[in-house]
Parts: sequence; structure tokens; C-alpha cells
Amino acid sequence: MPAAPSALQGSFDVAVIGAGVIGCAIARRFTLEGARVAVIEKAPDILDGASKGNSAILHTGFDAPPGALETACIAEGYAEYLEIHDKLGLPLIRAGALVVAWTEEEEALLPALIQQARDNGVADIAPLSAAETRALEPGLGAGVRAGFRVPREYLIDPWSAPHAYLLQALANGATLLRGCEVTGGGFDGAMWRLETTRGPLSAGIVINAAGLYGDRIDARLIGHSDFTIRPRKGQFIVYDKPAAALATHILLPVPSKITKGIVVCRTAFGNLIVGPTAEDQDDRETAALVPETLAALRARGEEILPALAGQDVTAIYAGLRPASEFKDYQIRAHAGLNYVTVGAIRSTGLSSALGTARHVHRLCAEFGHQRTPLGAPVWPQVTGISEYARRDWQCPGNGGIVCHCERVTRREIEAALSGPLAAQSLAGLKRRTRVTMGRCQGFYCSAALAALTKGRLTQPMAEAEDDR
Ligand SMILES: O=C(CO)COP(=O)(O)O
Repeated sequence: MPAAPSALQGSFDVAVIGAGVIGCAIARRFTLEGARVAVIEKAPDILDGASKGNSAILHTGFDAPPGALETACIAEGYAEYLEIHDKLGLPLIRAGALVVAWTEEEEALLPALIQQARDNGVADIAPLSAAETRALEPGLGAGVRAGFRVPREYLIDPWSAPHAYLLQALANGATLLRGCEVTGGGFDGAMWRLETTRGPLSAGIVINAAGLYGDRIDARLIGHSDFTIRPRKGQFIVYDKPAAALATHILLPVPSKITKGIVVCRTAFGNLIVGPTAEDQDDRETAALVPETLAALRARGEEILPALAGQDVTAIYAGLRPASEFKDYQIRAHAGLNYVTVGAIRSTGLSSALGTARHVHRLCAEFGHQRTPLGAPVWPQVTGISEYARRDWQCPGNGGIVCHCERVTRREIEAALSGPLAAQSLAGLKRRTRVTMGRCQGFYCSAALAALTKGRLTQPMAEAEDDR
């Protein structure tokens, strides 16, 4: 994507580094508040780091640490998602969660966990006996001791949401620079000058939302970082669509201090997933899939829901959480530098993003950031790819189905290849349409897809990594 240097020497109120879910939500918030925003992403497409793989749950924050910044951001983000999802065309599958205690030790932790939920403002929770738990989810395996239901834990589409946030920012004047890495920069007391691989740009405020590289961007731009990213890998198994009928709720174990544990739940796309693991590693780029770990994950899934034993697995994937040595988010406004670090946004980032963005906007008030909010912002609608919504294949004039497993139409692919947020890679196209993500994993539609995308992707299909 060679770009004319002049297009990049723009001057912005705010430069957001990183187009993961957090960067997209921040770009939207500042744009709606009247700022001229540039979003800078080093990858060819957005959502290419931590945001490319997660469990796609809109969490209430019932189990988050009371009083933590993370907890407040989840509550505010959750509330805003409910407020705006219809306006942006985003799905919300009101599954509810069922927390299940499987051991005596876990059962002993339930009263404190229920109290924690209430302290976090999630009050609609009551303890359930083993029989009551099982009555709500009859497919559960042997050994259920007790549980409780969290009615307002929901399933969402992890990719449409950030796409919609950024699309709204772009539709209201923001600028997106992809394939653009920040290599350095300095603040002269009034403005930042950022050096990037696509040329320099200036901005009044810099917001570091670089996810897995958040500490490195801090070191590069302000000379130090107050935290160190410690990537935490999560491996998942995706079961084929018939498995989705086996569980109504999001099935959660009793969480540990480190992780919510192995979740079993449906997805917005009509599959069922089991995961994630929580494995700390040094590598920030590669989330390797390990056969032995996946076998153990599968076995655990079958203990939770024995009927999974007869189900087909469609795919496996792994993501990296940008965890740090701290449990809480590391969000800091750096006085005198017009710079905000939004770091260590671990796995709850999808739920908290809109709230985190509001928090960051409030922090910037101390930099004198005051603009006039947009009076009548544009509300673009994303194309619905949730299995629970009306899909394009059901509508006339769609050009026919290209990917039969996920029933992705030619019109959906064309839409994803055009507009201000056109896909730049196969991975980006998958995240926008689900193409090749069904049971044949692209075996039958890749040739047609290669023809359709020829010359239209920055990263052509043959070179594309097979990631999601
Ligand atoms: O599934 C998850 C969040 O939705 C993973 O959470 P943890 O990072 O706590 O394991």
C-alpha cells in the first residue's frame, strides 16, 4: 500500500497507536467528542494482534477485582455496548452464564464469589444447588456440586464490534493508517511528531493502545515503561455447528486468580468453543497450537459436556492476551507529555473497550483536550454475520454463495473488500465475513476466493498466514 508522503503529514488532535479493539473504541470516542483522530496500525489490517482471538463474551465483570480500574471499565463498556449495539447492527446473544463448581474447594469459594459479584454491581445472582444447576443445563457431566447463574453475561461477535467502532470513527472523519509502524517520536511541549514507516505526522495527544507491544511503544516514545507485557496464550477448540445445541448457557468454572478457566459456550456464529488455556510465554507474535494441550482441552470439554465426545471439531485457534506483571489494567496519563498509556488490557478488553475509551477521554481533560462533541454523528451499520441474525444469503441479489459452510455471499465479500475499512488480508476478510472458517476450512471456496480477491489485498491470499 504505497502512500504519498503528503497524505501522511497531517496534523491531528489525537494519534492512537494500535487498531485492536481498544484502539478502535478510543478512536470512536475521541471522534464523537469532536477530535481529529489518526489511528496507526503496523499490520496490514486491524485486529491483527491480541484482538484476533478471544472467547467473544460480553462480561458483566462479576468476577473482576472490586475497586479495580478494569472492573470500572468493564461496567461502563458493558453498559455502552447494550446502548449502541442495535444502532451499529451488532449482535447480542442473551445466553447468560452458569458458573459451575466441580470440586469441594470450588464449592467453598462460591459464597465469596457471589458476594464479589454483588460488590461489583452484578446483583441478579442467587446460589444454585447441584440439582438446580443441572436442571438449567441438563447436559452437564458428573460431579456438579453447586453453581450460580449470571443472567447478563452475553455472547457477541468479537470482530464486528471493533469494526463497527472504527467504521463509526472513519465515517465521522477519523483517518486510518494501516501497514504503518511508529518508529520514534518526540514532544515539543505543544505537539507530538511521530515518525512512522509511512512518513511523519503530528498530533496534540498520543494514545498508546499497542496491546502486545504497549511496553515497547512506551519505551520508544517516552523512554520507559511502568509494566512489562507477558503474553498469555489461550488455545481454543471450535466444534461444528450441531454442538451448539448442547449448551444454552456460557458454562464457566470457578475462576482462579490468573484465569477465568476453561469456558464452554456457543458462539455468535453458531459453533461451540472450549477454551482458553492460560499459558505464559515470552513470544509476542506466535500463539502455537500444541496437540497435547488441545487433547487435554478436549478431554476437559467432554467432562463438562459429555455429549461433546460425539461432535466434530471444525477448527482450533490460539490467541495472546497482553497480560503484565500487574493484575489490573495499566492506564496512565503522563503529565507534561500529552501521552496516555493504555496497557495490559488483558482478556476482558472486548467487554471493557467502550468504557476504557471513555476513561481515557476523561484522562485527556488534564491535557486541555476540549472539543465540541459531534451534534449528529453518522451511525454506520455493519453487515450482520451472526448466525442468530438475518443473513445476506437469505436476501435476494446477493450474487450467490461463495463459502457454503458459513453461507457467505459474493455480495458480503465484495462489501468487505470495499469501503473505508476494506479488508487487506485473508485474515481480515475472514474476520469480516467468516469466509473459509466453516467445516471445510476453505477447501472448497479458496479458489473462487483467490479469483475474487486478486489484486485487491495488500497481502495476497497465497502469501497470507493461515491465522484468524
Ligand atoms: O475467556 C476469557 C475471557 O472472556 C479468558 O479470561 P482469562 O484471561 O481470565 O482466562
